[in-house]
Amino acid sequence: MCAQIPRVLGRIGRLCRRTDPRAVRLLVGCQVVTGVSAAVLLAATARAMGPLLGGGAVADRLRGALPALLVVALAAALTRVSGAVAVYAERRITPVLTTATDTTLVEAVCRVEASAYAVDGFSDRQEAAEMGVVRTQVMIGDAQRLLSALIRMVTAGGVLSVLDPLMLPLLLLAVLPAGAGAVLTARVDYEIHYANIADRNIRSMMRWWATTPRCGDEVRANSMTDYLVFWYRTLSQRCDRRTLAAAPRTLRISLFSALVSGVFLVVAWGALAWLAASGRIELAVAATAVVAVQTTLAALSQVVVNGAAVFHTSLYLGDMQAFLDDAAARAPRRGGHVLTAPVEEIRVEEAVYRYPGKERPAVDGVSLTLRRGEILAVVGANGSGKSTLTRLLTGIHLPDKGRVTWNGTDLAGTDPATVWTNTGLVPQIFAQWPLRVRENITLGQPRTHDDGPVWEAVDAVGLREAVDDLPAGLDTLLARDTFGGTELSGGQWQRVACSRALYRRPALLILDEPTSQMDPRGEHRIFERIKAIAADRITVVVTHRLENTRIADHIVVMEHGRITEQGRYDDLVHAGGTFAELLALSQDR
Ligand SMILES: Nc1ncnc2c1ncn2[C@@H]1O[C@H](COP(=O)(O)OP(=O)(O)OP(=O)(O)O)[C@@H](O)[C@H]1O
Repeated sequence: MCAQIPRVLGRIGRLCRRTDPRAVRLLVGCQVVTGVSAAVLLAATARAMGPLLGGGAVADRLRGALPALLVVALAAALTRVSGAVAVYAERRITPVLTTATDTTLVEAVCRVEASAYAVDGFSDRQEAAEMGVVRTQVMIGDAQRLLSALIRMVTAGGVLSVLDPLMLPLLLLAVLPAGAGAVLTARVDYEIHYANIADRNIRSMMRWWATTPRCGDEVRANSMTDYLVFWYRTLSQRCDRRTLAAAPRTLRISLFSALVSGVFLVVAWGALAWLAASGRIELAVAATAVVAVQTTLAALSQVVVNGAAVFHTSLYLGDMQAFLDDAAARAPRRGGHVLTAPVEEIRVEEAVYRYPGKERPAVDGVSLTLRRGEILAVVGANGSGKSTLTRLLTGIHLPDKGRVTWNGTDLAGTDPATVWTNTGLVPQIFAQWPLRVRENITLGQPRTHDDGPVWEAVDAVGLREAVDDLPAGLDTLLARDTFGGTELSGGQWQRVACSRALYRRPALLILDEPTSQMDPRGEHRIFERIKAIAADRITVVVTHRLENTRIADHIVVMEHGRITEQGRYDDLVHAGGTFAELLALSQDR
């Protein structure tokens, strides 16, 4: 711990300096004042002890000690004032630093390659890193208290060793066992925290699923409550068991360190009494030594408490830094080629993609060419790799083998942001943003004050009537779970997701099961719209409703990550292959 603390303090100092250099200077100034006041206070106390413990009338003794006592009062007042100013400086830095750290973490997670989410332990490490952010809120306060206690301890210890060199080692011995005990306890706490991370992760996920109104109907009508509560309780109890199992260890550590430091403290007091009784030190010096001992002890226990807290924080900061380094290593490194519209052609060449930890590739040697103005339909059984193919087309994932090119340029060498300004995606599981209707449509695009294009996108999906019926039209907040706004139906939400993609007027429009929740009128309208705007872009539709593939210029059938059939609707219907079989099954009622 001792070896780590200067490094941690240095790191905290650098973070603070970057955040608010003036507040840091103020903080350092306060520490200097604290140290000087502590030294002056003890020196003046020693000076006051002479007259106070000397002979003569009490009034004379007090008068003799008065100047030194005034200095003592002044030094004590100065210590309090510098303490208050230090708290002010700390409160100026903490919120800014916490926000900066928190934002860095959120941005790091948002910017990693999407494949990182599938890497084992990534979310656990993210959870551990979140603790680093939480600890940032107390970190500066702890560091500041540690430093001021250290300064007071060093000055008091210095004065004490001037009075009698033997006292300092005795004092250190009295408090060091308590320090070691606190560090060992902090280590145990951290071990428990780490052992519980995975369970706590699952537990908070379960908490969300069990309590969100979004799943409330399903949870009740499928009698899931008992099961969810059972597992929630079981996971909590598993965490509790680990915590409780550590309690005897921490008790042993605390008892042992208290016992050892108690013995050393008795020795220290005994030594002081013996030195005074045997006349080896003056009574005034012994009395000052008592004050110095108390000051040093108070400061030392503050050093121990805050040192342990800083050490504890350093472990979480270490996790946070390790996660940020890992996230930085997983950030896209694709070269800086800038993609410009129009996108005339997208080619997939022998692309293979396997999710981390999976044995078989989700996409296995697919080749395709898509040209502007064409509609491609992708069909196939569940898990055949259709959505993964769309992720390769958009550059969300890069193929492990083969390549995907836009206008002849490999996406592996292209700045992904310039690719994604040209894409519009309606994924199977789309987000229902707790925002206003307008922001739900324009999210991801520059802010606009012109509602014309927004209404155009609303009309394109046949949502105008529903939006007009909302209490505040486009301004209606769709966040019933959070802020008590309005709720849309499943199909209406899906229309919002489609209008969001259409509003972007993208060069590549991908719709993955875009109409699965829509009524036939809505579905018809969407596919009419897709046809109407197809000339300007490349359109990809993933669907299980094979009738919808009639609008496509080209259909590919996927099985086990490969394209096993392709052609136009009429060709495939009569080809006697998988497409014809799936179509026949969909009509067999
Ligand atoms: N994020 C992921 N992490 C790990 N494996 C994944 C992930 N997404 C998909 N897979 C796996 O990749 C394979 C292909 O999945 P994909 O979602 O591409 O299929 P799909 O054809 O779109 O299926 P569906 O018709 O059910 O939507 C499946 O075996 C699936 O388990």
